[in-house]
Amino acid sequence: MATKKLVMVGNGMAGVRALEHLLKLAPDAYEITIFGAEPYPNYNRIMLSSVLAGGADIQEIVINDWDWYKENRIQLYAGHMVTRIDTKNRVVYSDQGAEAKYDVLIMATGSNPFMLPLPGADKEGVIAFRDIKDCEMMMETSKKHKKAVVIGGGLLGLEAARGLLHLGMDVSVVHIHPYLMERQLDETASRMLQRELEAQGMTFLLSKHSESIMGRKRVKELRFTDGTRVDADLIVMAVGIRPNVALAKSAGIEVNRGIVVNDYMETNIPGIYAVGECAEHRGIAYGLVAPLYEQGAVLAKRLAGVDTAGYAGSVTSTKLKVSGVDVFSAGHFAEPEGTRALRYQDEVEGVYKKIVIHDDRLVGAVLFGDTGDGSKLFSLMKSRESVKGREKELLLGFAVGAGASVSPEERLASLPDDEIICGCNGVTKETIKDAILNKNCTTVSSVKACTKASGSCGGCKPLVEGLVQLYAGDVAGEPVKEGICGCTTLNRDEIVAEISRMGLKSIKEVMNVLGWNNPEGCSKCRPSLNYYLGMLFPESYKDEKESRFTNERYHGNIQKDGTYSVVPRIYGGVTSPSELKKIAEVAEKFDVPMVKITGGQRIDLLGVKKEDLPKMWEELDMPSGYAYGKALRTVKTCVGSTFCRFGTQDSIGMGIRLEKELERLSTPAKVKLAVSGCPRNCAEATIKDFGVVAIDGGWELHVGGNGGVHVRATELLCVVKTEDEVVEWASAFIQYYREHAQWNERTSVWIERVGLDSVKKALEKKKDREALHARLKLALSTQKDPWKEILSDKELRKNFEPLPNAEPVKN
Ligand SMILES: Cc1cc2nc3c(=O)[nH]c(=O)nc-3n(C[C@H](O)[C@H](O)[C@H](O)COP(=O)(O)OP(=O)(O)OC[C@H]3O[C@@H](n4cnc5c(N)ncnc54)[C@H](O)[C@@H]3O)c2cc1C
Ligand SMILES: NC(=O)c1ccc[n+]([C@@H]2O[C@H](COP(=O)([O-])OP(=O)(O)OC[C@H]3O[C@@H](n4cnc5c(N)ncnc54)[C@H](O)[C@@H]3O)[C@@H](O)[C@H]2O)c1
Ligand code: SF4
Ligand code: FES
Repeated sequence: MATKKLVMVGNGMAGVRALEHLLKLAPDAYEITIFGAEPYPNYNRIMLSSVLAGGADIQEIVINDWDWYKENRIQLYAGHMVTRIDTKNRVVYSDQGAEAKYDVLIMATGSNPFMLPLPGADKEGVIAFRDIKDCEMMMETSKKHKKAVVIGGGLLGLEAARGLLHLGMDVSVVHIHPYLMERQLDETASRMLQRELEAQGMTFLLSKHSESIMGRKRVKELRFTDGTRVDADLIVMAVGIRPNVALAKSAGIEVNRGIVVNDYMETNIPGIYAVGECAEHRGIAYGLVAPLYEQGAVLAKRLAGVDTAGYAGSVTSTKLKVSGVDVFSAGHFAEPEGTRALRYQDEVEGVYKKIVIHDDRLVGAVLFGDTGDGSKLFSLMKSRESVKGREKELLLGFAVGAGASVSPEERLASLPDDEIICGCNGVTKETIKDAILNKNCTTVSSVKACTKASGSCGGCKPLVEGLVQLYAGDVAGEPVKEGICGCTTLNRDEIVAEISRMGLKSIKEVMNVLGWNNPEGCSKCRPSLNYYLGMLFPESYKDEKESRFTNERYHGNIQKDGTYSVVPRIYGGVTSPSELKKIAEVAEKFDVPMVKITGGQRIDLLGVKKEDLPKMWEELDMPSGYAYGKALRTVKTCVGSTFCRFGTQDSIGMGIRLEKELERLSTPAKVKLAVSGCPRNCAEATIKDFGVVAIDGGWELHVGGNGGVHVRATELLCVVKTEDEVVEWASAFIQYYREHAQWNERTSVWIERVGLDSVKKALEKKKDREALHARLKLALSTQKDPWKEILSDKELRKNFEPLPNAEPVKN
């Protein structure tokens, strides 16, 4: 029998997924031709949100590349829009003049974004968010324009808004309802979401009815029916979608809202099927991939002649793909009549949960802030099993109460095998476990390749990662890769690379997006992330004080009795009688139990009560010496040529200059400098992080020394002639260390790890040194003296007030 001809109109996610199934079930049954109006191979539309938000490149979202079509002997007409179907003679025609005969025709034309028919909607700068072209347009626009307005506060609108924020635009979201995502959330969850998104920088215009779009050629403003307006250089409409049925309708196929299909995806015309967003099944046209993939599986079986019970419709669940925010919604979340709802709300932790029950069965859920139990609840909802007596457990789940001690591994291990892990692709825990244990898939990408789990929206990636961690160690006998701490498997370089690639802007966002298995982080990763974010984004990152150690929060070294020390900065260790008098007076006034000269040539006032700190700083009126911080500490100097008969250069002047250039700089670990005026090296420069030793006609620059527990002598970096060169090399070296070392790694350990040669190579070209120096200056330009900052801020000052009956803090 001759092979049948199968033509598919539409090269999108649902149609191609159906063909993938078909090719597995009956590889040689059809000669396949696909027409796709977009000029690309099949790609993951869902991931356009990630592309916009900087999480992926367009090339990365291709699902099946050009070769896949060749390998499967599929004739693809990309960039061809089918404009006519002759159902009598069974031929389709494209706008480019191509035609194809069919025995079987699949309509997989998806949806069109709904464009509000406002006056001015045809102006330049008014677009939808549906395809690669829209995505590229937004990225281009953000380079030249600043103000973006998104109409529609649903899933798509908020994901578009997040992407536009990432692109540096000011973003206002216009929503017709009084609260966001009303199709997925109740008002409480929606308000919590709004607060979180406002904190990320979005502005919301709620209960607004758009009236007209103004501007000459290009959009300039959006006006509302209440007489108000908002400036706009770009308007993105995200107000819903409409199944794309025009072609089917013109061919005489029955359409309602979508193309009407039965349980086998058959239309009213024999031989013609529909699948995906364009199809309407039992009155519903779906707009999420999970149900569309279920439809595709049924269609493939039908076409392959494999028995199937047919498609019976789907319960859907959604997750918003906005980093830093966890939102899950499923089923009848809005408490329809006859249902009862149970709620749990923790405003401090930003967690809200609601489950909706009907006839002892779970029929809906909304989760905000902690969506860890989403897939479990969704499975229960689909299974329709009785949840009588388990309501409290479902609501409180693992997040609080008895479950609080359950680790993420235990939580994953306890999931039943038939639990759906990847909602988009309907992949169960059992399938993933099988891939890991029996098919040698020991990474997330190999699990994705094998099972498709995590290949669509990516929302299940942390779960897949968790399962890989849980089972891969056993199968391979290999140690599971170690991360910077127990909360992640990522190392320092991977984290820094991902933060810069994805433009992640807060500790919470990093943990969320990079799948931290402990959502709170720990005392190791939180300060590390705080440092990396500050180093990468010196201008925009707001230091998270709570993620610093006590010493850095109170700008003093905490002592063993809970008191603090105060060390003012004394540049190069050079002071004056009046400064000494002032220090002495303050020490007397505040009864400072001990005044000590430190090894770094500073004066340490020890034993100060926390509540006295601000007053002492005020009276001292000197900059903080940062003796407590991961920062530039001291620059020790010898007297040098000014007084010493051996001195060849002005070591004091050089030291003071370096200290003034570098003070307040935050670094991975403490950094100490010293300058000696001759090779006798009285300032002990060769056990410092950066040591400068004067020689005849120049300076030797030494790096990577340490005088602490692991004593290490410096290695010679280079010899330079002028003071300017000393500053340039010191700045470049320290910035390079800032950009490449692990948090809490001293230069001595770092140099041993990376090797002096690699550092020399990175610094050998003047232009590279200048670029590093410029980045260091930028970082410094954002720093203020912390003591002064606290003195001028009443709220910050309050942190130093004694607690009633407070015990001294113990370290
Ligand atoms: C930015 C964004 C994010 C999303 N995020 C999620 C998410 O997180 N989770 C989720 O479940 N869903 C999400 N969705 C929805 C999901 O992408 C769609 O449900 C899914 O892509 C629909 O697949 P489809 O094949 O039915 O339609 P489409 O993917 O739209 O494919 C239809 C294709 O047919 C082509 N076509 C139409 N008419 C013709 C013609 N006459 N001739 C030739 N070709 C034609 C179109 O150009 C299109 O390429 C998102 C959508 C967008 C836009
Ligand atoms: N994470 C996800 O699952 C995800 C992400 C993006 C898109 N999608 C899917 O893509 C499709 C399109 O998404 P969508 O958000 O555009 O559709 P939607 O229908 O879910 O939401 C549209 C929103 O726009 C609002 N709206 C309607 N008219 C308006 C007006 N005149 N002014 C202001 N607001 C108005 C509605 O109240 C609604 O909340 C949907 O099927 C959606 O499920 C899913
Ligand atoms: S290093 Fe010692 S010997 Fe040389 S100038 Fe300084 S104090 Fe004098
Ligand atoms: S849940 Fe979307 S890819 Fe798995």
